[in-house]
Amino acid sequence: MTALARTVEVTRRYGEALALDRVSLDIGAGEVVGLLGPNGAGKSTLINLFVGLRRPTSGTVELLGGSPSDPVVRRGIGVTPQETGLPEALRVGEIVDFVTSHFPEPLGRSELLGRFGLTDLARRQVGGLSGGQKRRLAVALAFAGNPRLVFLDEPTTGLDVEARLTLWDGIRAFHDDGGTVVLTSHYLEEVEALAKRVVVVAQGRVLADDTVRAVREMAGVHRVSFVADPVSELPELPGVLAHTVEDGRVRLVTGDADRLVVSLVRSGVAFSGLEVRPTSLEEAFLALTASAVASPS
Ligand SMILES: Nc1ncnc2c1ncn2[C@@H]1O[C@H](COP(=O)(O)OP(=O)(O)OP(=O)(O)O)[C@@H](O)[C@H]1O
Repeated sequence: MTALARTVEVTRRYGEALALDRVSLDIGAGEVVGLLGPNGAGKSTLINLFVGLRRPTSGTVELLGGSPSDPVVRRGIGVTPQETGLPEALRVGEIVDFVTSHFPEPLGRSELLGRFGLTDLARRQVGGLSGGQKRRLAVALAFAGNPRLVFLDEPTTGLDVEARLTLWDGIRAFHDDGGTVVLTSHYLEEVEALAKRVVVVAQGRVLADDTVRAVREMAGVHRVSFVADPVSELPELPGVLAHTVEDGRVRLVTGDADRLVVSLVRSGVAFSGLEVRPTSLEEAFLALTASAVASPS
């Protein structure tokens, strides 16, 4: 598979802060790739490096076989950053015309508006649009130049369910025509709706790069908590990813709650108030991050 974008051992620092730590990633032609991770994981930084808005501290970034800092190369991509500002006084149709005029073979105005459910808004001034309508327009503009590759940073943040579905349809239509998409999200469900491949990023590192299904299983960790008496007699339990003790209550994060509870019972240590519950994806990320930090590669 041809890689349309690639990072090789890319590190990015902002002063002392390490935003990306030796990230190597290939984006293949025709893929939809979801970058998933909690706040501050490094997702936006990665997108900004791919599209040439930032340069790596070390390592290399390739875009469409060239450099992201080359304006000719950049003409082949579309981008919607996490935050966008649009001129309030212009009408939706005028903004589309303005943006498409910068590209050699743009998408037609009506086709672009139609794909993203914006046809009825063509004559409206941007200043009068709702936040969700502005966001949909901002995302649609990434596709205006008929790009080969599109980067979308949290495309559906702030959208209601219907607007989100319309946007997903627009992204899918682009993909069905052979387009390649990299998008960031906090939600596995969103990635699942669009992408087969998901790259989990946390603390600047790639924790997983796999199918959505595999990551869903990986994220299926549980939180097991109980009061042990005494805590000091608790043996080492299997499969523990994270471990805290507060006021005698032991809180464990594990990928296999059944095995852990069986081992706890067999240990003979007295315990009470056993609770087992699935973690949110956010907690699962933290557990995955904790285990990654505990065993650096
Ligand atoms: N311009 C900057 N100056 C200093 N630190 C920065 C800058 N941009 C990002 N960072 C830091 O780099 C790290 C990664 O940030 P980044 O915005 O890439 O994460 P993210 O995964 O996109 O987060 P979010 O989901 O909140 O958008 C964070 O610790 C952030 O504070």
